[in-house]
This record gives sequence, C-alpha cells and structure tokens, in this order.
Amino acid sequence: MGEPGVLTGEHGVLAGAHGVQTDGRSTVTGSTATTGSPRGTGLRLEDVVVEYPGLRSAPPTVAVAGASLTVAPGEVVALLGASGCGKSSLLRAVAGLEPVASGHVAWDGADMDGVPVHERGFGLMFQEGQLFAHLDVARNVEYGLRMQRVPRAARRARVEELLEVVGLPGSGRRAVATMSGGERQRVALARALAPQPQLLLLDEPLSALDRGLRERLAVDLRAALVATGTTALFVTHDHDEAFTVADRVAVMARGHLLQVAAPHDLWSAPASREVAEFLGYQAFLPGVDGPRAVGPSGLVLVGVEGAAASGTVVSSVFRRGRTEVTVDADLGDGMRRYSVVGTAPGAGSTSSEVSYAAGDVVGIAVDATQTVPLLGA
Ligand SMILES: Nc1ncnc2c1ncn2[C@@H]1O[C@H](COP(=O)(O)OP(=O)(O)OP(=O)(O)O)[C@@H](O)[C@H]1O
Repeated sequence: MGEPGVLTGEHGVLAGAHGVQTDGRSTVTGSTATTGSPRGTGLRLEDVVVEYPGLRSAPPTVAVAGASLTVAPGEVVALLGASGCGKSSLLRAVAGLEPVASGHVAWDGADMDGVPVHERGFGLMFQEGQLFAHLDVARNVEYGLRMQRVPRAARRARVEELLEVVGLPGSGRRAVATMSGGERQRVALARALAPQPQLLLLDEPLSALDRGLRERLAVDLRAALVATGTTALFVTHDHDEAFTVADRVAVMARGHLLQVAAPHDLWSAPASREVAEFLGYQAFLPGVDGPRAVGPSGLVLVGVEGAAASGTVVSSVFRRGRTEVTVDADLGDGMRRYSVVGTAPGAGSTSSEVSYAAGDVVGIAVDATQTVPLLGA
C-alpha cells in the first residue's frame, strides 16, 4: 500500500496528527479532522455483561463477564483471545447488535443503552468485507456517503483519497468481482472509513486471507487507521495481527479482559501466568528476584553433562537455520513439553549435530535474555 501520505483538502492534514512515532504508534491524545469527534472521551465500557439465553431451562451462556475498557479518540485497541472467549460478543454489544445484560457502553460520555445500531455513528467491518458484487469499487466505497447525501464532487474526492490510503489509487472503475481477496478487503476498509465513523469496529477483518497477505495487510491497516485518525476497536485471534495493528492490546479469556496494555508492555510485563502462557511464554521458573517467564526461544540445548536440567526428545525439526526440539522434561512448573532451540550450525557441522532422535536425552539451559519477570500469579 505504501506510504499513506498526508490527506489534504476538506479533511485537513491527517498523517501524524497524534504526535506519533515513526510506526504511527501514538500517545493517542490527539485528534484529527476525519474522526467525527475531534475532542471527547471516546469509548468507555463499564462492567459490560453479554449473555445468550440458554435452551429450555438451561442457564444463560455468559459470553462477556464484566468487561471494562476505554478507547481514547484516535486510538486503536485490539481484543485478542482464543476462539469462544467472547471478543465478538463484546464487539457486537458495542455496535448495538447484542443487548448488554448489565453494565454500560458510552461514547463521549453518552450512554449508548437503547441507541439503535444505525444511530450510534459507528462503522462496522467484518471478515468477508461484504462488498456489493454488482457495483464497482467507487460505488462500493461511496455507499455510506450517498446514504449521508454527501454531494457528488465531495464523494468523488473522498473516494479517491481513500483509495490512495488503502493502496488502490485510481481503481474506482474496477469491478469488485475481478479483484483478489486482499484487494477486496482494502476496498471494504475504504468503504468503512469513507463516512468517517466516530468509531470503527472490525471483526477479524483479515482472517479470510492467507498468512503472507494477512501480515502485509495488517501493516497497511494500521497505516490507514493512523492516517485517517480513526478510533478503532479490532477483534482478532491472531497475536501478530493484534501487535501490528493496535496501540493497545486487550487480552481476553473466558469473558474477562485479563490485561490491557501497549504491545511492548504486554510482552515485557505479562500480568499473570495465564496471560504469559497465552502470549507464548513456555516455562515459568524461579529467578533471583522472583518468578520469571521464559519466552519461546528462551530454552537452549546444551550438553547433558553439567546441565541444570535435562529431558527426553519427543521430536525435532530444523527450520530457519536452527534446530527446534520438543522436549519432555520436568522443570517444576507443570508444563512438561518445551520447545528447546539449538544454535545455528557452524560451517562444517554434520547433520547429526543438528538433528535429534526421539528418545535422545538432552541438556537444557535458560537464556536469561529471553525471560521476563512474572508479575502476578
Ligand atoms: N448467538 C449465540 N447464542 C448462544 N451462545 C452464543 C451465541 N454467540 C456466541 N455464543 C457463545 O458465547 C461465547 C462467546 O462467543 P463469541 O463468538 O463472542 O467468542 P469469540 O471469542 O468471538 O469466538 P470466535 O473467535 O470463535 O468468533 C461462546 O461460548 C459462544 O458459544
């Protein structure tokens, strides 16, 4: 998609409007000309509970069990969690598509309780984009603007600007049926951004795409949200996507928000073992100053002799220039299975030095640089 650039004209100068760092990760205190509400307090969720009625006399399913969260104007927050944790239910409750059993959803201090979906001024974007197949790109993108009765010339200018922002400049006349999945998602994003929603809600917008495309589009999605100053709440089960797109990531499990923090803070200071495990920390060992979580590359293969710990090889793969061995071991944290990495083989090393057979006994050491303190239990 390239550089989202600076939008000018009726929408003002937008890029960097948050006093952002080079990747656009911002302090989110600023405001921009494209968001509906340049000032204000943004989205506030207070103890939100979402329930689905049980069948016959069964108790209701509590999908969201009291979630509190704020999204500041211009901020992008990801709801990250495993399938079934309640993230879509929470997003739908914000949109007004699902009733809130208790608690509050407020925008700029105004309670949204009872406000119908179309009167909230929120934009929605879903997995498949849901474009109108019989309309060309420009007609799709300007759809919301027509609904708002924006005059034709302003609509055209806005469409052009947004196609630029999503990396499809000049493609307004293309038929959406001739576009790839990734291009369609870009069009869907432009369409969602066009009416300048005060809040954009995105439910797994990239998950229908293949991995490589998803990674590229995640970067572009962030760039587009930052360039347009859009406040966004974004649902995903993909860690990399959440870390790439969001200013802050809210980790969700069993209907609860376990921790809400900026990507780096989340990774370097997981609030609990549950969060750390979810992020991919694989071992939990005592350290000098208390317990430490060991990252995905934090256990290293060493000779058995003199090693602090040892285990039995379950399987071994050689990829990205190093050996990764799944080892069965008892490190005292109840995990049992660990991924232990070898160093890159030097010139002249033999295949037997980089491959391990099931049943081999190997030594395990901890690379202290790949550990972080574990704050909570
Ligand atoms: N319409 C519904 N009726 C009854 N139960 C529902 C309904 N929708 C969701 N649930 C249940 O609520 C819980 C949360 O579902 P939700 O779709 O919010 O999770 P999710 O984290 O978005 O999952 P996924 O990533 O698989 O979409 C799950 O236990 C699910 O089975």
